[in-house]
Amino acid sequence: MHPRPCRAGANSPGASPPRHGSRRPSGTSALKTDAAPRVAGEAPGLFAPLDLTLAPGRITCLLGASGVGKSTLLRLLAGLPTGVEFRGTVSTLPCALMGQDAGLFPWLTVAQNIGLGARLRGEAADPARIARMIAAVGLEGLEDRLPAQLSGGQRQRAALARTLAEDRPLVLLDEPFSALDARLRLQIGDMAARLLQGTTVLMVTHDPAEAARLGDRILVMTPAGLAGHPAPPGPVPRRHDAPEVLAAQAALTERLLA
Ligand SMILES: Nc1ncnc2c1ncn2[C@@H]1O[C@H](COP(=O)(O)OP(=O)(O)OP(=O)(O)O)[C@@H](O)[C@H]1O
Repeated sequence: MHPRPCRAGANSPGASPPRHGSRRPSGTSALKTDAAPRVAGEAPGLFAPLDLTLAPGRITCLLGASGVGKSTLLRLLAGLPTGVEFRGTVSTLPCALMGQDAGLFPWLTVAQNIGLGARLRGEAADPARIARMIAAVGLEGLEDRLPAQLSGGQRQRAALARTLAEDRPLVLLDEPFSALDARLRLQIGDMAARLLQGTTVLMVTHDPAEAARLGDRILVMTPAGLAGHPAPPGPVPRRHDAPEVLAAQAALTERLLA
């Protein structure tokens, strides 16, 4: 099955009701948001046969060497062209994708970019919701700026706000915090994990500490395929200095260095 393509941060039709901040009780959605998105197949010359089934309502963190195919997996789930040959099947859900480039429209302000999904669906943008997302990513006062008038980290936060504002049952994040300083990385990462509670999330990161804090499930990708790595116990976001989190971070770092 070929999935319906996502737009970057502003996605396919079929809006689901707002549900940030609470776990959706199972069986309440006509969109079958408890379904598990899945990619099964191989990309000859890139990755061997793999079978990725995302845990519904949970954050899966995906790590692996540069060029191994992490973004390709995200794009497959988003139904977007990958530029590589893929032999297999993909089943997915309406999703919001935040790519590595923030993907903001340069002629739209921050607020207009965040409300873009609603506009593209022919709905009126909800100013209160946009304001909440702007506050959540700490961009108050910058609503009317164009992307070119923002720093790289501010652009990334605006793109994250746009992705979160979409409220899709599947959220695909490609290194969403890579341009942020250490303090913002912690704050915005924790905020995102809270806002995404109950949403099925696949997040690519190069940061073992981030995976240990934010991953309900952790996967490592190599040319041989995907392998699980034990996530620390407890709900996300976890404290960055919790002993189990530090231990998982160290073990994951060792594994990536091996
Ligand atoms: N549009 C494209 N056309 C052809 N090849 C591509 C295209 N996009 C990616 N590739 C190739 O596919 C491979 C996997 O790329 P991908 O972006 O999925 O890796 P990644 O694991 O996300 O890397 P990184 O961590 O550096 O972002 C790379 O070798 C890359 O050169």
